[in-house]
Amino acid sequence: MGRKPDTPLTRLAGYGQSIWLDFIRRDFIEEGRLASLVKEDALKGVTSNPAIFEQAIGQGAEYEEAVQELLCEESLPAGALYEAVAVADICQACRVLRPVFDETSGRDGYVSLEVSPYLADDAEATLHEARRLWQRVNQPNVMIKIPATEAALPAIEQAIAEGINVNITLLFAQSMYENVLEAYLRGLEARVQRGQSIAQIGSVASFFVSRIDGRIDAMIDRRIAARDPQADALKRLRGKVAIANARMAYQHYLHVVASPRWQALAEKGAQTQRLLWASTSTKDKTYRDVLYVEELIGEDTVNTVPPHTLEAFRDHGVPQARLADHVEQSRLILEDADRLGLDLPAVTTTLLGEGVAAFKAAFDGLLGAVAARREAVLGGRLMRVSLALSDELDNAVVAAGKSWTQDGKVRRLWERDASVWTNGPESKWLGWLDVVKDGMAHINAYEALQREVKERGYSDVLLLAMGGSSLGPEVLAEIFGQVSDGPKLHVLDSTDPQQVASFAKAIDPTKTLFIVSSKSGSTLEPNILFAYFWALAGTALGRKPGDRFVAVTDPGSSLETVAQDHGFAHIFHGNPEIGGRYSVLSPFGLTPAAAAGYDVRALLNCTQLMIEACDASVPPVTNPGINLGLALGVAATTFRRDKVTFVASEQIASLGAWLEQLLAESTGKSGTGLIPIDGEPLGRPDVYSDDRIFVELRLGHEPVSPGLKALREAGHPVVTLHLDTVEQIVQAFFVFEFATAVAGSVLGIDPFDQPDVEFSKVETRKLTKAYAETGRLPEEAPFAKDGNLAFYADERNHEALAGKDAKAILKAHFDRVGKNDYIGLLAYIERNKAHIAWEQTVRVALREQLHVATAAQFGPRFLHSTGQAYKGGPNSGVFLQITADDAADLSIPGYAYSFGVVKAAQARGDFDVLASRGRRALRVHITGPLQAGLDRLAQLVTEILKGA
Ligand SMILES: O=P(O)(O)OC[C@H]1O[C@](O)(CO)[C@@H](O)[C@@H]1O
Ligand SMILES: O=C[C@H](O)[C@H](O)COP(=O)(O)O
Repeated sequence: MGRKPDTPLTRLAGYGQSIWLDFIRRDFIEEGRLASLVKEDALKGVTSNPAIFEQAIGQGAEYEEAVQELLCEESLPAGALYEAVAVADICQACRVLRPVFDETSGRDGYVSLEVSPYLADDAEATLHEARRLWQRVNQPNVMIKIPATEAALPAIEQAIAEGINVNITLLFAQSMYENVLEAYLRGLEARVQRGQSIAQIGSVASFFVSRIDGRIDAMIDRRIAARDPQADALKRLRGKVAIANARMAYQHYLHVVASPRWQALAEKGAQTQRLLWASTSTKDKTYRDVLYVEELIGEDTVNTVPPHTLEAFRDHGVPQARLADHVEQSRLILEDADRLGLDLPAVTTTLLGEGVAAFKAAFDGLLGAVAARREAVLGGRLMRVSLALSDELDNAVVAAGKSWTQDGKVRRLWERDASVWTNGPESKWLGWLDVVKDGMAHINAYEALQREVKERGYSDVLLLAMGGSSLGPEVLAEIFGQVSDGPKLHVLDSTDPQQVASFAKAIDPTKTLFIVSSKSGSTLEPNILFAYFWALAGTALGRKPGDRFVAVTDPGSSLETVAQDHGFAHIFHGNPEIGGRYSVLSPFGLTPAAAAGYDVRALLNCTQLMIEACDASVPPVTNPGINLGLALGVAATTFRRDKVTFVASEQIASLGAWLEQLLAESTGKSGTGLIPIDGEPLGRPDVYSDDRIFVELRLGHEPVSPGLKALREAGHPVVTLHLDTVEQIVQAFFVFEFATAVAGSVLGIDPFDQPDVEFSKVETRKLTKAYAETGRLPEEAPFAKDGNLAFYADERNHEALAGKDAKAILKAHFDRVGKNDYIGLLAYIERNKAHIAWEQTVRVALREQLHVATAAQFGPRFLHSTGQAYKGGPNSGVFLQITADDAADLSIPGYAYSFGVVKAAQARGDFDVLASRGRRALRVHITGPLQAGLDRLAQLVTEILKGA
């Protein structure tokens, strides 16, 4: 390698010590500065750690370009991007150091890359990561750095046994060093036993120095300041303990390498595991800046130093073999420290814990920096989430993020670890984390369906489904509309006879593709809707219409059998590990999307960017899904702001209905939960109580409403989802699914079940069965009647509502609304423009006067959406159920009951469950013309609110 200049640095080799550099950065390698240190200063190795990469990647402009280049090739999450750039740097450095490695026959010339500090307590994961990095770098002179925790010892031993070069880092205690050296020996011995070579294995034990003085000196200073009677003796130990500790570790090394056990290994070509002095830059500026180099020079050791210490030593270091000297003195120093109550074992334990924590924090900073660079490169291709919270809420969210980091919860969530939630069946319901991979695996089927729809010239696609199987496709239909030359996508999720009839009228049954969609296959509504439209299409076509029907259902469901028996054109299978409300990006959303002519491939690619933004590698502060979920969860639990109120740009406002189900059905249980409030027009700050958190769904750059600014100023938390394009709706789907899972964890519930929904279904079944048997629904009597309004309630609610006329009853009901309650209007009537407008008028009037949140729903649709929270969530809802005589009923071919009967049974069934859960509920039934009844009801509400 040529002759080196004679400097203190180059002279170190003469004392048997190799100097390594504790630094890496791309420009430093590319500009030849590393090579020049090798050439001029006899530099023999490089170490890196998460803090070093954090500084490099966080600050070096060259990394922005690197990230950009990588993202041009493929879409990657922050962790993968970091690893790609880090591995590239390590490989480059390995190439620069390779001549040293060859010249020293593998004694020097190493470059170290550290495993994720998050794995420090998990031997299996550490080993897996060590193997992975070893294979990925694939250079003989790379060393994989593993922190010296108790848990990692088996991983160290096994990695050595597998022939991986290992740098054991974060060593502070001699006892741990002894264990590490033992692990090294055992690893080598295992190889010998298997007849494998041990000559090519390099390993160092990174013993940390200055951090020990930092801690001990601070203890000394505190005691001196407190006029400790031992002040003089303590003072003498300042700056001495760390070096004494290192020197004693070296004695252990000498002892072991002199042992017959080692000699046996050495004869087989083993290299000693050298002590590498780490943490050797001086932290106390009153000390000599080369203190921890000069005092630890000795045979067969390494010292890794940052650039400024390297330069200082080159400039004025005084090399001399001092490591093996003063053994007795070192022993005495340690004895004195012990006698004076400076508890070194406790200090080293603390330092190990802090060291791991600091590397975790650095790793977080590093990944956060990469995530930010990724976001900058992606620019408008990635939807953004921003939070405008009060300081208090913000601090609580940040604290929750820290505890998620601490507990590795983001990683555990991705690992599908049920302990993130209730240790229940949650891990079986996380298939939605893989939706893009799954979707892409079936992309040909979606594209074939799309071609078929086009070729057959369908004018309409009618989806028959409920809840998770209908709400997502409805959002897509509303947002993307009808593509040119494509069919119109209709979504029918009602049993209201008028509504069914309206849909039947809106399509041409001879030119319609029908999609029957139900995960379970056993949901009543899609089944009866299928029966109805099968007959309709059959009549219109004059034959069996199987070729016009497609089923989407989970494998093995009863719907699958029906579809097979009826000769459906296609059956698309759902993933049983994805619950209904998390299924929009699975076949339940993608099949209707494909049929409607939407670009499924582009939608999946767009989703992937958000999946990666929420990746396990992205720390909470930069992870949109975690941030959003923690904000919602913490706002609800700690600040009782559980009314999640959506305010949306018009073009994407339909997302609210999907969000309602996701949030309510996922979290509204066990008496807790988030209560979604969708479609409530924005009001002045004074109409809101302090139970709200606003979620702005913003398309483009302008805020949805100036009113939001006033709300923010009034102290209400506002979370904004910024979408640059409507296509990013798919990113909103995913980020909200992820956030809901996170909020569920904060709430301490299982966000994937819907325990209370079933009860209404059971009650409904009882009623329809009774109808089938007797030809009528069981008798029920109103507790009051006033003109065209009749009132029903269970005994408890009836008692609370004793009144002689409609106005008195309604007044008594609304009088029960207290602060931070919400009102739910649950109307079992056709969901059309006029009726939506009616509900809007009434809810706004109630909100303006009573200052409570309002939900405006249509049955039976909401039963598969917010119904879970109304029954199982907090008992803060006051419900007005509205039913009416049907102007005309529709029979269902093959069933003993009609749509009207089903709807009535559903309303009664749900009311019974609401009542049994102690909810404040009242049913008002409109007889005669519906509009007249609605008008009267609205008039009465207005009068009550005016106090007239
Ligand atoms: O797709 P399926 O099984 O018909 O279910 C529809 C909806 O019914 C529920 O199971 C309960 O209402 C929802 O969770 C689900 O989205
Ligand atoms: O491997 C090297 C260590 O990570 C490094 O020397 C730590 O040094 P510090 O204590 O100065 O952070």
